[in-house]
Amino acid sequence: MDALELLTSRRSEKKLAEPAPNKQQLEYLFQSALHVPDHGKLNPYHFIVIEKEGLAKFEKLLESVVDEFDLGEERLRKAKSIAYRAPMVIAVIAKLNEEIKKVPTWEQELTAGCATYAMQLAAKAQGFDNVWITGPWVNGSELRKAFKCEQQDKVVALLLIGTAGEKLERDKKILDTDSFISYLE
Ligand SMILES: Cc1cc2nc3c(=O)[nH]c(=O)nc-3n(C[C@H](O)[C@H](O)[C@H](O)COP(=O)(O)O)c2cc1C
Repeated sequence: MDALELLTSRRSEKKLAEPAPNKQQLEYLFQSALHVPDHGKLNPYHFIVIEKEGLAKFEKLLESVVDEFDLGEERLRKAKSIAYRAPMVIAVIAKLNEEIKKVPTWEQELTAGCATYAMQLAAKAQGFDNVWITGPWVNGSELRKAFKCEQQDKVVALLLIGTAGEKLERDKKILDTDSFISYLE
């Protein structure tokens, strides 16, 4: 797929099945993530791959969030469905350093966000579908502990990756870009 076609046609898919990227294909995701703009060359991110038996652990961690924040039955069902909605999940942690004044933490977070998007595109370029989610899950204490988050770190993405059986036929999202753009005169 041509780069411009990839950039202007990307959409999320939420129901994902096997196959997920193999080791070599996954390496392209990480290489893409490591090539995003990064003020101060801090590499302010960490990626945790969850697949196979890891998904059962992931389910337990999501359930613990429902418990911790008293989110109720519907969220409990959602926790189960998210854990098995895709064969692979990559959790993206923004590893934030508050001491570096030249690169405030919002810039470090943006780099982690760019890394997530780069992985979305690299997955798509290799024929894999995905969706970036967050929700209440990313604030769970047990989940953060399992992801080895320091106090200042943020879980910025749970990237669900696999292959969508039926892809929805959708129009391009924005046909008219004018309302988002102006020129400084
Ligand atoms: C930081 C961030 C967090 C998101 N969290 C969620 C989420 O928790 N649940 C969800 O359904 N979509 C979430 N989304 C949006 C989806 O990833 C997706 O972009 C959206 O459903 C629109 O679909 P599209 O990517 O095909 O345009 C999030 C996006 C971003 C950038």
